[in-house]
Amino acid sequence: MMRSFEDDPLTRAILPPLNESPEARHARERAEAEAKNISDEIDEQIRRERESDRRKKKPVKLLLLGQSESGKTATLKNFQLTYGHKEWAQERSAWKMVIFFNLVRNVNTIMDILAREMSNSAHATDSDESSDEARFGNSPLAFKEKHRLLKLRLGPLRRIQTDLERRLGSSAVEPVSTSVYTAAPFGNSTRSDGGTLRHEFYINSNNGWKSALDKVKVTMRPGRADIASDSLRKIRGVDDEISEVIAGCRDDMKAIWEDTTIRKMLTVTKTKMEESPGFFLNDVERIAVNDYEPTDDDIIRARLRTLGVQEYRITFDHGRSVGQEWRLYDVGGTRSCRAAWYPYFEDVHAIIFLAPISCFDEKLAEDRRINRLEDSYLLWRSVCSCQLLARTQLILFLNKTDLLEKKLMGGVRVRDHVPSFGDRNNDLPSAARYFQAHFRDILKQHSPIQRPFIVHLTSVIDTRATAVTLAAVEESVLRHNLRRADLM
Ligand SMILES: Nc1nc2c(ncn2[C@@H]2O[C@H](COP(=O)(O)OP(=O)(O)OP(=O)(O)O)[C@@H](O)[C@H]2O)c(=O)[nH]1
Ligand SMILES: [Mg+2]
Repeated sequence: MMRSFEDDPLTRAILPPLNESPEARHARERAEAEAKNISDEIDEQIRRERESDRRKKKPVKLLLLGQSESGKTATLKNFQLTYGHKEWAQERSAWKMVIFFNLVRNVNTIMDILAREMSNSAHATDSDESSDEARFGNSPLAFKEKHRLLKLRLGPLRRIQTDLERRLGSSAVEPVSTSVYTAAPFGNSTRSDGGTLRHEFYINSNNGWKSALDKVKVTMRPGRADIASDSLRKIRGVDDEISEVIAGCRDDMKAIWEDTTIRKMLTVTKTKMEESPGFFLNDVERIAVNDYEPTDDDIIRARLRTLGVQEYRITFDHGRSVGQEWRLYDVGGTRSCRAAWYPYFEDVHAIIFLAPISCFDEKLAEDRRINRLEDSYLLWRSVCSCQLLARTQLILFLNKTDLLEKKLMGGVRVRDHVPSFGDRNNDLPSAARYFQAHFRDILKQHSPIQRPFIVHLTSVIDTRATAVTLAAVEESVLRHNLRRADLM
């Protein structure tokens, strides 16, 4: 049997009374319209709040790519310094051990060369004096007793380097060689069942600079109950000893860096200490003291290589995305690390690609046959042509412009290494323009669909200038994703 609407008690309750007067009807309709307006307004408010919550919660995902030593981690540190200052300050003291490690490694590199050259020169003097003259031209390296003594007195730094390597783990060791012979070994990383590889396979939390730093941080925090106090005491004892030995070697470290014979030796052996990552010999006086506290610049310049992929979360403390979380993925850049990048391409909003353009005359550390600029071009081409990234915003940092300028001013000629550079002026603006045009051509030719060429000339160790660049990056990432109606 069919039931009429009037049978429903609820419907009956809200039906207008049968004997309603025209005035009463009018008043009721007005009240109903008003109630509907209020209800619509509430709905709209809820929608807006939900939308804003969604916007707040949805993190911006940014991937940092580029070859090893291109400045990815240094860029990440700039993000942290600029937008997540609280955490940055908390990590400050943990960086001390990394900076000590970098400094000690600088000194030991010189000591290795000194030992070799002293033995060569002694040998040459014994057997054939003229070959020694020929080798060092008109300025033979005149090693004296003081060099032997310096070598002896700085001997303890070898053990300190070993202790620090143990403390920091595999990130402290730079790569020797690789069995990967392509620039971008990530083109076909799909599983045999057709699915893509998951992130979890690749987040390797037991290595990389972040974990190395965490390890140091944990043992530095006062009153850690979860570490057996004996082992904590032991670790802190080692740290104190490291600081003492380094402070004790302060004058001798200064002496070797200021010694003219040693400087000459470095020139003759073509050792460019100042260009090596984590160079701190100009700051010995300030750093090699017991109560040393790293400055912002020291931390940016400190070097620990990245292994695997490290996720870093920063809730922006100011700027357009204040309160919003940004997830930055910092990857290891050596060729053997690159296969691990691919799974991160899937849902990333933007990529900052770092190409160190000062490296036009250098070879990859992991494969001495490959020119570093050439490797950056190949890698950039693979990123531009990757189908999965067709709609991802690409932001190019032509980095290490400070080193490029120094190199060119020092007389290194671009055309000797890049013949197509031709007769252009051998200065920073011309070289940067030339390299930039090449990167632009690659993007235009190899992108599956048209995309803008966004480029910044950077020196990411300059924290002030980089803060300005990062504000531009923030703006363009948000604008791009607004268009994609993805983040906003
Ligand atoms: N002078 C100069 N040094 C830079 C610049 N950018 C980075 N560096 C230094 O170069 C070294 C290597 O930089 P990282 O940021 O560790 O390089 P990365 O790309 O993370 O390298 P991997 O972790 O091995 O992939 C560090 O000591 C940085 O401080 C720059 O623009 N100018
Ligand atoms: Mg790194």
